[in-house]
Amino acid sequence: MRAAVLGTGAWGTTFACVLADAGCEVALWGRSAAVCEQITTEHRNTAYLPGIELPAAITASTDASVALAGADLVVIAIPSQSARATLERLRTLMPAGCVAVSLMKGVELSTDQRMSQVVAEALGLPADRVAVVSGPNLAREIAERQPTATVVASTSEETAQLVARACSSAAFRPYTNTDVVGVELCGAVKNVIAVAVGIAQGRGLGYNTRATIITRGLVEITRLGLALGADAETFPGLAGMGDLMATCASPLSRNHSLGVRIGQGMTLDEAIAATGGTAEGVKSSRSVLELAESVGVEMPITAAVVGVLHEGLPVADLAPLLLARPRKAEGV
Ligand SMILES: NC(=O)c1ccc[n+]([C@@H]2O[C@H](COP(=O)([O-])OP(=O)(O)OC[C@H]3O[C@@H](n4cnc5c(N)ncnc54)[C@H](O)[C@@H]3O)[C@@H](O)[C@H]2O)c1
Ligand SMILES: O=P(O)(O)OC[C@H](O)CO
Repeated sequence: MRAAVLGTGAWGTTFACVLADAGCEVALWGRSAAVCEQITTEHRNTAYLPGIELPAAITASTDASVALAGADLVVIAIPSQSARATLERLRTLMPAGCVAVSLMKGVELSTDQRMSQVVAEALGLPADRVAVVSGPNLAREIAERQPTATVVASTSEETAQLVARACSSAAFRPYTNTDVVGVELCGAVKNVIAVAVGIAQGRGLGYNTRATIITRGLVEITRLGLALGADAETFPGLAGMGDLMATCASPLSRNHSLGVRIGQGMTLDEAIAATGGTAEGVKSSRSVLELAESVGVEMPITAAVVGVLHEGLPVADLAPLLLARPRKAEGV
């Protein structure tokens, strides 16, 4: 199978390794000529994955027509908010019959759409030719070939199976799911919850507080997902609880690290600059909250993150605000 991966950042490059390990022929497309040159000739991407040796067969080009030629799979690993414009530009280069695979974990700001919806619209593909990959998948650990599982979701079981076969290797185990709504919402909202956990950690709060935010965060994710038609079984799974645990605990997570910096007193701009890479939760916090409001779902942790990141709510007010909410029974 031939795969084109759009995006030479941390996850695009790592997923290219996953696909190559699984036996695919892989070509990356990226914006930086220097990064593409280094991937192709030195088999490294020092800007995003320092110290990792990439499979020699992986090539990269700034010319999308080169990467996309003959691709069976078109894998998309760029920031969510750039996806639509980028894909619309590349639409005419898409090989006939290809399956598009979104690795992105965000919700579009202007439309509140999930990434598979954006991909399908921008490329003019039916939903059953689009898949998403989401799970506890910190790029660096996967690039080191640490054992990891993930979820490949598509409305078509056949498409999910195809993509799962293409990325299955000794160190990477995909499970399939047809609940695209649930899997994508889990991936996008866990980033927002990880920012909240990071803020608490940055303020010196301990494990009780963090466990409280993670657990109630999963309740928020579940509540939104169920309101939007997701399957309840998705939320305790790899894309839900699994990814929430990895992202909220790991210093490798950009969303978590950004939250820590905000909790320690940095401004949002300072935290973005110090963290580097794509922290999707910053922008998606807003679109997730809008999506929740559109279906009448309460998401107090997400609202508090929006307050701190975008509306000038002092971090010191975050905990008192959440704790002052009316008492209620536990549950979704
Ligand atoms: N890094 C991870 O561990 C990880 C794991 C799972 C999912 N994801 C998701 O994958 C997506 C990409 O994340 P990443 O870690 O690779 O980010 P990154 O910041 O490491 O890399 C982003 C890449 O996209 C490129 N890019 C930025 N704007 C672009 C544009 N307008 N057009 C084309 N290319 C553009 C950048 O040059 C860079 O190569 C995000 O949605 C993220 O949530 C990341
Ligand atoms: O670095 P983050 O915060 O974007 O998290 C990376 C992955 O989504 C973890 O599964």
